[in-house]
Amino acid sequence: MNAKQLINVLPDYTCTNNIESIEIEQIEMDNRQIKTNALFVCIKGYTNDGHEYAAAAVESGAKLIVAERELNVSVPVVIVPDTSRALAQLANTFYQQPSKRMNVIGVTGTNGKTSVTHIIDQIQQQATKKTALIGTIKMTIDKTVYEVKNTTPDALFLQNSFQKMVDQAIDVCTMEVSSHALDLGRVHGVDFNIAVFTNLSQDHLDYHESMESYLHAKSLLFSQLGNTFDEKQPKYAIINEDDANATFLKKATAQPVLTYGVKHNATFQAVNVKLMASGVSFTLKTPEGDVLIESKLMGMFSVYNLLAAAAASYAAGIELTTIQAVLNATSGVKGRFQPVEHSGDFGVIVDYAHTPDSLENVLTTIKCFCEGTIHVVVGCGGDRDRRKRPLMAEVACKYADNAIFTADNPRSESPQAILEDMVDNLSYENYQIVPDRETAIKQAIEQANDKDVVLIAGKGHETYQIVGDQVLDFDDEQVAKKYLSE
Ligand SMILES: CC(=O)N[C@H]1[C@@H](OP(=O)(O)OP(=O)(O)OC[C@H]2O[C@@H](n3ccc(=O)[nH]c3=O)[C@H](O)[C@@H]2O)O[C@H](CO)[C@@H](O)[C@@H]1O[C@H](C)C(=O)N[C@@H](C)C(=O)N[C@H](CCC(=O)O)C(=O)O
Ligand SMILES: Nc1ncnc2c1ncn2[C@@H]1O[C@H](COP(=O)(O)OP(=O)(O)OP(=O)(O)O)[C@@H](O)[C@H]1O
Ligand SMILES: N[C@H](CCC[C@H](N)C(=O)O)C(=O)O
Ligand SMILES: [Mg+2]
Repeated sequence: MNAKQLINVLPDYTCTNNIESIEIEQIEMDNRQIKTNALFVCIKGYTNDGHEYAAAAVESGAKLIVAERELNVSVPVVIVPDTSRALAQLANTFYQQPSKRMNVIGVTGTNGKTSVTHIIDQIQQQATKKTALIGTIKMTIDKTVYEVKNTTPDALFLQNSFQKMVDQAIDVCTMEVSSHALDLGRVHGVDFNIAVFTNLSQDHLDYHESMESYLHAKSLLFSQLGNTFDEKQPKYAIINEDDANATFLKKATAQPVLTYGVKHNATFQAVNVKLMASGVSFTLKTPEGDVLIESKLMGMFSVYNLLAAAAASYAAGIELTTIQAVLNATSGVKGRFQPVEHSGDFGVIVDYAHTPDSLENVLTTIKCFCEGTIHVVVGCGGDRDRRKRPLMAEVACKYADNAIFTADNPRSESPQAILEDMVDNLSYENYQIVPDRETAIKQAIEQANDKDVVLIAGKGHETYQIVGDQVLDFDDEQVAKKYLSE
């Protein structure tokens, strides 16, 4: 693509050189990935400043640099006020606005994004659509699975992935949209057709600092649906009516809103909800009549996830009978309330609860059916929201009989210091501190008697433990199986 044509999409730039003769074959934000005829965008990150890699980028084949300040390099430099924003605009143009050429469903909220996106994707597949999925666990484009570093990737990776999807004639891409991504502009320019809100509770205050700014970040997904109506392809906001922020989020969008909920009247409402040891059942009230849902998924939080997926799929034009069939058949996602198979007479569950709210939801769900003692193994991530640590410890002790506090991705922090943050002002005494996660799991399994349940929380599908800069192999399910078989 011609450089001048590409750069001209930026509303605000200066460049003193003539760039009309430059042809761009690649946009890059990492100098190590440059192949040839590249446009290198300098991003000031949390760890590195991309401006410092501009010279190395030129050496590797960059023909043009986009930066926030003048640089001493041998190729033209385009100066913009905000390179992250420019990157999103450039990538969107370079890949020919790929998100406009398929349906994109974005799901945001503190908890439930991975669960809801997977159910929506299954419904779309059942309706014989060709699908893509982007989120915490992986990205899939039709049958091909790709590893992802972030729940919502950076703008460049994202737009490049959308182009791959267009090349493969994907009908619908369902993606998790994290609050970090919204705040950092990773999804700028993405043409969402449907935006879904699951819920808001405390997390990520290390990044957003207050619940107000966390909510504001979430609301950006709904304002991004735009102000104009397209009658051929209407856009929808799908909002959890039972969440305290429902009214605020409805105001953030000009598009039609479909609501879902249990406690309040909603477009999609669950009534006669039964929470059982084998799953949940409820009558789903919809604009087209009532249908019975009998799902293997556990707990009230799953009712909300099923409702969110149903409402989003209905807005996407899927038949109610198809939606019902998938809600009744879906067996959930790896590491989300996942039972560990073994021959003993007590339950072992691996779950990704890493916020106070999700931990409470999972423990209260277990309380509904557990006839014995509840043991929970849980920790808090390093370099993440410190303010959730005491809250998670409190929830663990309040709802479980025996809490074992341990390490969960301490990253650059001392595991001991994280554990101290958890228990420093704790008024409960039904806990033990076992910093080594493997020992903690072993101990919980040894302490469990018949009819008890052991919940191993926080890491879900993760197959690693991040300690300092090291990513060590660690899989809660595998470790549990090792001690269950002894
Ligand atoms: C805080 C944050 O979001 N960091 C993200 C950020 O990393 P960073 O700011 O440290 O980047 P950096 O290393 O300083 O690099 C800055 C620039 O220099 C460039 N560079 C760097 C080194 C070099 O040798 N050459 C070079 O060109 C880099 O390519 C980049 O363009 O940019 C990276 C590339 O896009 C992200 O992978 C990384 O996410 C890290 C891994 C992360 O943990 N993020 C979390 C907080 C996050 O975003 N989480 C949400 C999910 C939350 C949830 O749902 O619970 C998510 O969406 O994943
Ligand atoms: N609707 C919900 N409300 C509250 N808790 C939930 C809900 N759905 C799932 N959970 C709990 O939260 C955990 C994480 O669920 P899930 O992975 O679907 O959320 P997520 O929003 O994708 O999380 P992340 O932001 O880390 O990617 C689950 O293991 C479960 O404990
Ligand atoms: N997406 C979340 C995942 C947390 C998972 C938990 N195991 C941890 O490392 O804190 C985050 O990056 O905050
Ligand atoms: Mg997720």
